Order: sequence, then structure tokens, then C-alpha cells
Amino acid sequence: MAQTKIGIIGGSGIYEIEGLEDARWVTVDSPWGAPSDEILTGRLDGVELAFLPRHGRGHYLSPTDVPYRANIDALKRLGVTDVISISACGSFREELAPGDFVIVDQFIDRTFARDKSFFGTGCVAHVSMAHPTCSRLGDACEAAAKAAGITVHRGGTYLAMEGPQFSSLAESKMYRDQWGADVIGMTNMPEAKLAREAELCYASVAMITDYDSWHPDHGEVDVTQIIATLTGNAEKGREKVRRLPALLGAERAPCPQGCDHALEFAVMTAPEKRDADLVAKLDAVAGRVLG
Ligand SMILES: CSC[C@H]1O[C@H](OP(=O)(O)O)[C@H](O)[C@@H]1O
Ligand SMILES: Nc1ncnc2[nH]cnc12
Repeated sequence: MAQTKIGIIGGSGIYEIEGLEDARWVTVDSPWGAPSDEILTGRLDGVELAFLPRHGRGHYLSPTDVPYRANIDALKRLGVTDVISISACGSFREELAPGDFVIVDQFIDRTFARDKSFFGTGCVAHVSMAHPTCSRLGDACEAAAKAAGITVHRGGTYLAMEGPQFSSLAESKMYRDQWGADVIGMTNMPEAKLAREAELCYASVAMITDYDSWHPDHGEVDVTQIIATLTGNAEKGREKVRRLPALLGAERAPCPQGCDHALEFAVMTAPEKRDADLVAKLDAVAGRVLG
């Protein structure tokens, strides 16, 4: 049977994970450029795990400049099967309070200055994003968070903005009242799209750090407040990660939702019209279907 390899992409405030057996930071070369940082590999409860700090250690990459394609390609090259994103997010709902976690299941993509696909001229592909997250992975994240004593909400729409500035009051109200978003961040798009193209299961855990700009009783968002909430939650977050491998297990059955076969009917370009250089770059992401 196939083996699980969990990939964790740590967002703001999460630059390493502790307690891995045989922990090693490794450099992974990708034809899509350099990933955000080296990747920390090891084992937890007998399950292989790889951790990548999204903004790099020392948080030197802005949300716009995170090399999303290189990151997903590098995780795929390492043999990762399941990607879990952990992100700091603002909340659009009173009941999603700072310190709570939300297992995101939908996205609205408002980013505009990023490379959003591995495919393009010379190899065109269209994958479905109707259900952008993997519910099996979401189940494990929910159970791990509960076991760690975290208040966790299942389901929510994540509005991905370009940033780096936070939203204006008018934007915040529009996302909340007209668009029905639940949480806001700057990084899960195009990450979730690229994970789908790479046939990786993807789950997103939003750690609520603030009420964005809409809330009449809360001031403007500021980074000090975000870091204070993240620091206050750090131990529970670590405990949640420690519990994930045992919940997912070392042996991996095919994804019931089909995330690991997302490219099955997606490639449109006739074999004789394919660009050889692009096809070569797609070896890890799409080698299964491009042969
Ligand atoms: C530190 S506040 C803004 C910053 O935090 C979030 O990053 P991540 O999703 O990687 O946790 C947000 O998207 C912004 O990039
Ligand atoms: N309010 C907010 N908007 C965008 N990204 C965030 N990350 C944490 N809080 C945020």
C-alpha cells in the first residue's frame, strides 16, 4: 500500500516544528525556482513528514513573493501526498473568535500578482476547483485540533487578498456582508490551486488572529495583536500537529474525493503540440499523466 507523507506549510509565526525523529533540513531543487526555504523532513509516530515555512525562516517573503509553484513542486518531489496549510487569518464572524481555528473548505481568490498555474501555452490543463479542499484531511485536522483542546469550526470560506496592506473598512464589509466570506488571509491562493494541479490533497487550517476591519468593537488590525494571538496559541497549535500523523496513519488509501487523480481528464493539449521544455518542468507535478 502507498505510504502517507504529510507536508505542512507553516504560515506566519510558524517557522519550524519540534519533536521530529531523524529531523533534517534538506534543500530541494525545483525547475520552478527556489522554494521559500529548506524543508524540514523527519518522522512523527512512524509517519513521514515534511515541513516548509511559507515565508521562510525569519519571515522574509511577502505574501506576493512566496514562490508558490516552487513550494508545491518541491513538496511533490519529496513524495508528499497530503498538504496541510496553517495560516493566520482575520475573522468576518463574531463567533469565529481570535484563538479559534477554522477548517476552511472554500476560497474566493482576489489575488492578482502571482503565478497561478503550472500549466500554460504548450501544455494546457483545466482542473476542477469546485471542492478545493480534501475532506478526509479536514477530518484529521478537526480531530487533531479538538484533541489539542482548540475551539475548532468546521467549514468556512477564505477570502485570499493580495496584500500586503490589510483591508479597508469598505472592503472588509463587502467581503463579509455581500460575498459571504468567513475568514481572510493573503496566502492560500494560488497555493490551493497549485496543490490541486499537483494532485495533492490539501487542507487549510485558519488560526483566527483578529476581526479584520469590520468589527465596531475592535480597532484596526495590527501585526502586534496578530503575533500576540499566535504566541498565545503556539503550544495548542504544536499539540495539534503532534496528533495529526497518528490520525492519518502511515498507510494511505487512494483519496475518496479523487484529489490524487485531479489531472486524469484535465490536459487538453495534443501530444504533438506539447512544448518539450514545459513538459520536462512538469515531471513531478504531472508526470503521472504526461508519461
Ligand atoms: C502576520 S499578518 C499577515 C500575514 O499573515 C498571514 O500569513 P500566512 O497565511 O502565511 O499565515 C497572512 O496571509 C499574511 O501573509
Ligand atoms: N485581517 C487579516 N487580513 C489578511 N490577512 C491576515 N492575516 C491575519 N489577519 C489578517
